[in-house]
Amino acid sequence: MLVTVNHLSKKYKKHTAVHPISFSIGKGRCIALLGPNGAGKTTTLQMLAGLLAPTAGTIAFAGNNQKDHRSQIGFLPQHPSFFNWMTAAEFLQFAGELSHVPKKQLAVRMEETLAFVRLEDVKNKKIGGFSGGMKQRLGLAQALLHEPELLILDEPVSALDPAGRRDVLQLIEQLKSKMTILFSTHILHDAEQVCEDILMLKDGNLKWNGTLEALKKEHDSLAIKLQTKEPIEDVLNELDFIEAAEYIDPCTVKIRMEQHAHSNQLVQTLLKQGRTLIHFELLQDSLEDVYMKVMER
Ligand SMILES: Nc1ncnc2c1ncn2[C@@H]1O[C@H](COP(=O)(O)OP(=O)(O)OP(=O)(O)O)[C@@H](O)[C@H]1O
Repeated sequence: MLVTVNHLSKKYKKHTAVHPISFSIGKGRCIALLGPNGAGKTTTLQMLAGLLAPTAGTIAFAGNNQKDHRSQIGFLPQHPSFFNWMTAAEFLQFAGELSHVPKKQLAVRMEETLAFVRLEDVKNKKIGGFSGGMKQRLGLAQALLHEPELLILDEPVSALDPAGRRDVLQLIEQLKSKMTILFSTHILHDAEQVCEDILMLKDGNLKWNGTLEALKKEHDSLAIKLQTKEPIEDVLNELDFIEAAEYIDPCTVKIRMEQHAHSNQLVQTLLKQGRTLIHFELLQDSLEDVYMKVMER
């Protein structure tokens, strides 16, 4: 494990934003932090990044006995602020000095990072003239400059247009083989595309901590979609393992069952009753379906 979080909590005066939560982050994993507005995502990420002191609990980095682990982390805040009068290169120089990148390495790291985020051609242009997408890529460059082990991104794509969002997601995808990545998002489709692990917060409590695959398996709804040539309601009404049937038309239906094993029995019964099967489909829950179930639980 790269990071082990134990009973971490945060109180802002009387309000508890994060109740004691415990989880670990595996080295090389890509993790999405999900949860509704006010769930405590930013607070948790800021504590992990060493920018906010926890009220209680510990954050331990593998192989680091020191309390300050900020050098191992790159952080892109939800609303990064830039000095608009600086050029991209000047900003990175400033960020590199702040994060103690050795002088000799800084020039090389700046070139590499600017090339990676595709800003090398505009490195001497003032940030004030940059688009939202360019600013976000510059923010990412700032977070990557000191080659962190853990990259933390707080809603990295939420303010971007579709092209900017695709750009940043592609960069995250490329970084996955090089470092551990934790990012918060409200866009479940992005989490599903990019991440293998999911953390879910609600009201400051951890509702899920595990792989995306296990999350989907645990909340599998055992649903199928059927289409027959003849109406089938009369047949389905006789089958007691069917939990719910939602008719699209008399011959097309979405069915929820107790167990997948029952689908064979269902098909056999339909054929025996002289119905002609046109379409049979196992319906897979999307992360959005599963998210709603976990949050409503
Ligand atoms: N500095 C602060 N002082 C007091 N309360 C705060 C402070 N920062 C956050 N909170 C409260 O703590 C709770 C968690 O906030 P947080 O920003 O961590 O949630 P979030 O999950 O990141 O939300 P969002 O998705 O809207 O960004 C909220 O109820 C918020 O109002």
